[in-house]
Amino acid sequence: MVQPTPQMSDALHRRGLMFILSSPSGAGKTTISRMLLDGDPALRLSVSATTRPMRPGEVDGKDYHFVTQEQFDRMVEAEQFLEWAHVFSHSYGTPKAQVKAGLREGQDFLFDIDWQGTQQLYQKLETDVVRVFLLPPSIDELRRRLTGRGTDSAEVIAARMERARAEISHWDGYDYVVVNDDIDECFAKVCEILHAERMKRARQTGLIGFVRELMRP
Ligand SMILES: Nc1ncnc2c1ncn2[C@@H]1O[C@H](COP(=O)(O)OP(=O)(O)OP(=O)(O)O)[C@@H](O)[C@H]1O
Ligand SMILES: Nc1nc2c(ncn2[C@@H]2O[C@H](COP(=O)(O)O)[C@@H](O)[C@H]2O)c(=O)[nH]1
Repeated sequence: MVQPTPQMSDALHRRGLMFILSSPSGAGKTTISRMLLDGDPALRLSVSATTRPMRPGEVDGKDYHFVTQEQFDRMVEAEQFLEWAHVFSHSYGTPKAQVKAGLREGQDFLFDIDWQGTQQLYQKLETDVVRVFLLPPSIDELRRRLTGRGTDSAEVIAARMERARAEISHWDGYDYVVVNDDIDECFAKVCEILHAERMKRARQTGLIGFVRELMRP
């Protein structure tokens, strides 16, 4: 069998990136996340641990690792989280193990986390992080989406609406802000951001050597 000739460009590698989607509850980040994951096998969801109850249709280990408060506290104690926060009276955290090794191997991760987690990840791993904030087209539409989803009680919806303005106030801690009005348009914009970020010079390892080779007289 004929072996392919090694190319100089074979030495080019890319470190994985951490693609973060945040928004007020109900603006659509889970929907956009699912579309991204369905269409992009190179992207992997960072599955968070949470103490909140499972919603209908959610799968343990796929949507979240559903844990008790005691289990969560033990994970905090053992420093097993890259970041964690209290959101809507429950605890949520990003397990460290899968992400750190994956990034080194060029694996891209998607994070559906809030602004507190975003700040923590940015402080720790700034150059790997891409921060995208989704906004709803209006507050009334946000309420309609939360109600229409049909997964939360009236009290839970009221609490999430109450927090929406506070969540939105963190919009300027993000690299990109996208309004999720038409879902397909929003998805297309988020895809463009991801594709462009993957090509950033700073993420390419081996590029200096490759360019030097190209420039050799
Ligand atoms: N562009 C859109 N137009 C109409 N409905 C939408 C749009 N985007 C999402 N939705 C719907 O709005 C509801 C809330 O969306 P989703 O669950 O993705 O929000 P979320 O930001 O992940 O909320 P949470 O933070 O509570 O998990 C869902 O029923 C979803 O189908
Ligand atoms: N800081 C973190 N926030 C997280 C994490 N996982 C999810 N979240 C955020 O919590 C709220 C509520 O989520 P829901 O699934 O209960 O509706 C939402 O803003 C998520 O983005 C995490 O690991 N860390």
